[in-house]
Amino acid sequence: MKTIFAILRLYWQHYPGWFMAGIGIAYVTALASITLMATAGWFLGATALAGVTGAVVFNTVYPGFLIRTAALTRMAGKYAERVITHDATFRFLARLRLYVFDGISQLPFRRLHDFRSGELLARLTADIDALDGIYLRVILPLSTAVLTCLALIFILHGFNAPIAFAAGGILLLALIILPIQAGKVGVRLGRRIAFTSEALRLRYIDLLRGQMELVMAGRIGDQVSSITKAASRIRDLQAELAAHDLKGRALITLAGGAALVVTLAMGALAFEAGNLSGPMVLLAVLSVFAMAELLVPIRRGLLDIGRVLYAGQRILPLMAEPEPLPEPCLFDLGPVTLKVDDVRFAYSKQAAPIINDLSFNLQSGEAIGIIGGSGAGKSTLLSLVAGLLDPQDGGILLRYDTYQDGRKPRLGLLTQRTELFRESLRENLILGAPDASSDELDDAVEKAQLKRMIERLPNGLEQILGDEGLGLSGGESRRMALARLLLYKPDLWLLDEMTEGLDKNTAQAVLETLREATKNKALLFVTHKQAEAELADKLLVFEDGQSWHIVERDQTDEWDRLVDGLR
Ligand SMILES: Nc1ncnc2c1ncn2[C@@H]1O[C@H](COP(=O)(O)OP(=O)(O)OP(=O)(O)O)[C@@H](O)[C@H]1O
Repeated sequence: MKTIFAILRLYWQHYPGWFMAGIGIAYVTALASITLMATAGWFLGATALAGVTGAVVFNTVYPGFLIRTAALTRMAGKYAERVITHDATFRFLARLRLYVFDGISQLPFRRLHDFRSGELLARLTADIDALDGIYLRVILPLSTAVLTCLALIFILHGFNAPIAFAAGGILLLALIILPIQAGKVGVRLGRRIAFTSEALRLRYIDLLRGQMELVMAGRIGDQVSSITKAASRIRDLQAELAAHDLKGRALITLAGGAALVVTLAMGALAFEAGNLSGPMVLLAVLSVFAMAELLVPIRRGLLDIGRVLYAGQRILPLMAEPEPLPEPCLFDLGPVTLKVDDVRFAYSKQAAPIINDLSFNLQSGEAIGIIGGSGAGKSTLLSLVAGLLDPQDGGILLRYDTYQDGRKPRLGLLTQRTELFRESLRENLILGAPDASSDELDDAVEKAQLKRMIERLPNGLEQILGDEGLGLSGGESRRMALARLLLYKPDLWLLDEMTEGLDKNTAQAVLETLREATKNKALLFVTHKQAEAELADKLLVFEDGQSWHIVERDQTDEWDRLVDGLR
């Protein structure tokens, strides 16, 4: 219930007018349907009776007018209701999508990594789409039916109170029992269907992504059978839902039928007693019949409620008011660009720390190379400095840049994995420097050793890349990232194995470029290579067991021993 209210509150906050207008128009349309049916019934009965009794004077003007007005109102109302409610709902969903996207983009980097591939996309697409059901398929038909039923009781009460209360009571009772029954089933089954559909989607993604590995390991059959299992579970659940749907239909038919029988029986008695004319009995019967029709759409919407709730529960936490971002922690550190102060970090509370009591300073114009065994925590340290991870203890301080109006020093991070977008090479390159001139762009391309590769492409810099940079080799992708950094001009360079995957000559040229570009800047880099270590003024050595020490260039023996140990 909390989820439903939270979503409705959001809807109401943004489109209160449309929200009420939709219900108002649906209500008027429902009343017009009942009026049309009831008046037509009364009119047919009354004209037949006039024919039988040979009445000479019979007023056809008012009933005719009422029938035409009701028919036109019903037609126009149905159209307006669809347009207004759907338009407002789609606008609401579009806005919701932005909020959810905002929420996702504010999530800490570590939380983002907890989501499996495709999960966030499902939140933004299928989950949000499912929310249209709450207003369109539950609130709208339910509130219209309740309001119309009350109006019917009120109007029938004017002609014959016992019929109004008996027939109206049965219909109102159905309006209470039906949502409870269908809602209960809907929540249970809808949730399971949504949950299993999610599992199916993720298994499909794994199958497509890991197709080659699964084939090589001879496990593709297992993956396919787990997909088939999930698909047949969904089919079973849907069959169960359809069976409940039938039960619901039976309940509605029963309630409508009971209300009709009661109206007919009580109408006949009232007719016998001379309290109600024949045409009025017909009017009562047909208006109850038309009212019973309004119960039908409620059932379907409520059976869907589980899916809607599941979707709502998954996206509402993502829209929680983002915590205000902390003010950038900038300090007057004198010539020091980066101060790492007694930092301790572990990936989880239970895990042993990867980085323990680490302290060092990095000055502008200085380069520190981080070396150590695989898994020692080198890349983790770069992520901590870049602000992608938070230390559990200690601090990472950045200097105000006194030359640049007290702004935060620009951080440039080159990770082992390059993010490239399905855009042109140019768009990918100017990501961090949208105002770069074409001379600057050419210069960066040349310095990153990309010129020859780009000249070979039919569209040069305008060549569109495939998903995730498809169309470039691993080494070319990394050089694209490097060119991007050259254009961005960071004050603090954070590089993770900068020449990995490059041939010797290209690696040498890239190192020269980096030496030049980082000359008066601060450089912190992870390396396993002797050639890269040449850039360093100091080495930060990560040893097993989370200990570390710093070696200066003038500690020649130790320095040579360490560098010789590299590739
Ligand atoms: N997101 C994560 N969650 C949990 N543990 C992680 C995560 N990322 C890395 N680790 C673990 O932290 C340790 C340090 O990883 P890190 O990538 O920093 O090592 P590294 O020194 O850069 O290794 P390499 O030289 O192989 O790149 C490893 O044991 C790794 O398994």
